[in-house]
Amino acid sequence: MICNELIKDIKCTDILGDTNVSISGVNIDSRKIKPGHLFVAIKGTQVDGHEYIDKAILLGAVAVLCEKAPKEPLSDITYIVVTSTEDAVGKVATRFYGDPSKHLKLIGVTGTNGKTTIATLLYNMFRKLGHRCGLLSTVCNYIEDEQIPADHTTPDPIELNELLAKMVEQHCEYVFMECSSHAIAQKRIGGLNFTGGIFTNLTRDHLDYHKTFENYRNAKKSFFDHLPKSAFAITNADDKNGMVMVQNTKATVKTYSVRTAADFKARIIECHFQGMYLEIDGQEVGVQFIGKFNVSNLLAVYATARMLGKQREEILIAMSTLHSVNGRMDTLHSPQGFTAVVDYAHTPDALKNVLLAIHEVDGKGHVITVCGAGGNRDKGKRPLMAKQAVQLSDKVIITSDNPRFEEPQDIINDMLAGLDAQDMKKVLSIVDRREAIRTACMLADKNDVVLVAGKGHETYQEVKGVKHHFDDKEVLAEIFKQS
Ligand SMILES: CC(=O)N[C@H]1[C@@H](OP(=O)(O)OP(=O)(O)OC[C@H]2O[C@@H](n3ccc(=O)[nH]c3=O)[C@H](O)[C@@H]2O)O[C@H](CO)[C@@H](O)[C@@H]1O[C@H](C)C(=O)N[C@@H](C)C(=O)N[C@H](CCC(=O)O)C(=O)O
Ligand SMILES: Nc1ncnc2c1ncn2[C@@H]1O[C@H](COP(=O)(O)OP(=O)(O)OP(=O)(O)O)[C@@H](O)[C@H]1O
Ligand SMILES: N[C@H](CCC[C@H](N)C(=O)O)C(=O)O
Ligand SMILES: [Mg+2]
Repeated sequence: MICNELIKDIKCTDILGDTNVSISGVNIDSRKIKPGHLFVAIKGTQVDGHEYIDKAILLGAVAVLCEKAPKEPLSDITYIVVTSTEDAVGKVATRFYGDPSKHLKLIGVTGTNGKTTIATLLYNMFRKLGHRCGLLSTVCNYIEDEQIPADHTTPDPIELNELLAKMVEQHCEYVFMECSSHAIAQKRIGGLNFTGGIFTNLTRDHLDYHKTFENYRNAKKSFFDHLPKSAFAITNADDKNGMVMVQNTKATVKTYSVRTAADFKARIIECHFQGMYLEIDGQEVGVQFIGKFNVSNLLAVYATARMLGKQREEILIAMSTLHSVNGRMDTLHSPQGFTAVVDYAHTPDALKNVLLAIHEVDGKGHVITVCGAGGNRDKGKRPLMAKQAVQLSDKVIITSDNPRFEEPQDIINDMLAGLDAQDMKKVLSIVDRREAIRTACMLADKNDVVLVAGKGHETYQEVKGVKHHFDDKEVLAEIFKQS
């Protein structure tokens, strides 16, 4: 593509060099530059991309999108100067990849918890309804059946548009994607054309990055602020911030609720370990999920399908065949007769919801929770997670999650700081996650529930920059085999 074409939608403050140059690729990372590429220099949280302009040119970049032109520009390089490269990169990326989101019905899901669940269930449902679909999620990206491993909940703008372009090529009609608060704040989704947006809920997380809850909320809200008039915005009326999210949106607002008046409503009729009977929009349906929070998730799925033109009956029939998402309330039954639940709860609110869901099940014995907290992430959530686990469990084993670059014992200590002497009577701490899970299983009797929280689908444990193979479900299966 000719550079001129590529920068059509962005406001340049200065241009040096020939804009008729042909661009063969766009990249924000100098290490990925190939001859003929445009390098976009972005100021990040660790380094300033402008420091890598020379490196990018050395690797063959022919053009640079930047916020300040170098003092000694090279004559054979085109420099495009803008006020914010972060703002511009999405527009350039969508243009380079042929504006793929315009050829798709793209639905974004945002909120603290439930994004992966809702996006995945929508993808599964719309495939069951006979459509070709794509999914961009924390667990994995999909183009129909093809799996593309995901490093992030929301990919960077280049990878994102490249994936969407592949989805268009594969004739996908619908794409369901998670929009993380980091991605919204960093404008990874800039320039995309959304058909609809969904808000799940907002509780504390990621304050290491956003600093204040208000910034975190505003990041989520800006997703709705930027939706076009033609789009729909589906929000959770049960969440304190549900209406705040959509107060400045141009999109058509619809609400869902399990508690109050709303456009889409649901209630639980019955709940078993195998699933629940629900009334959704006045119609009864059996689903293979448990937990009140999953009623909200399913209702968001229902509301979205309705807004996309599907009929009540076809949605509910498809919904009754859906099952839990990898690592979300994933149950395994031990030979000794206790149940292990592997769940991705890694915030205080998620832990609370998962434990409440376990308590809703009839006939269960004691609840033993194994949990930790991730290193180099929001430290403030650690004591709250420990407290939540203790309040709703009979025994808690505090252990390691992904320590990343922190000392595992320091993270555990941060968690223990949230507990008083009475709480401590219920608590053991074991740094080695495998040993922690094994101990929980040894303590469990028939009908007890062992909740292994925090890592869900993850198949690794990240220690000092190295990802070691670790899979909670695999570890449980090994323990079950040995006993
Ligand atoms: C804190 C955060 O979000 N960081 C993301 C951010 O990186 P950054 O701003 O720190 O970038 P940086 O390292 O300072 O580099 C600045 C620029 O220089 C470039 N660079 C850097 C080095 C070099 O040699 N050459 C070069 O060109 C970089 O490509 C970048 O464009 O932008 C990068 C490109 O998009 C992301 O890969 C990176 O994700 C890091 C690895 C990360 O861990 N992110 C997590 C926290 C995250 O994004 N999580 C969310 C939500 C999680 C959830 O689901 O709750 C997600 O969407 O996954
Ligand atoms: N609607 C909900 N409300 C509260 N908690 C939920 C809800 N849905 C799921 N959870 C809990 O949060 C955990 C994460 O769920 P899910 O992966 O769907 O969320 P997510 O928003 O994609 O998270 P992430 O930001 O890490 O990608 C689940 O394992 C469950 O414990
Ligand atoms: N997407 C979230 C996932 C956290 C999962 C938990 N296992 C951890 O490592 O903290 C994050 O990057 O903060
Ligand atoms: Mg997710």
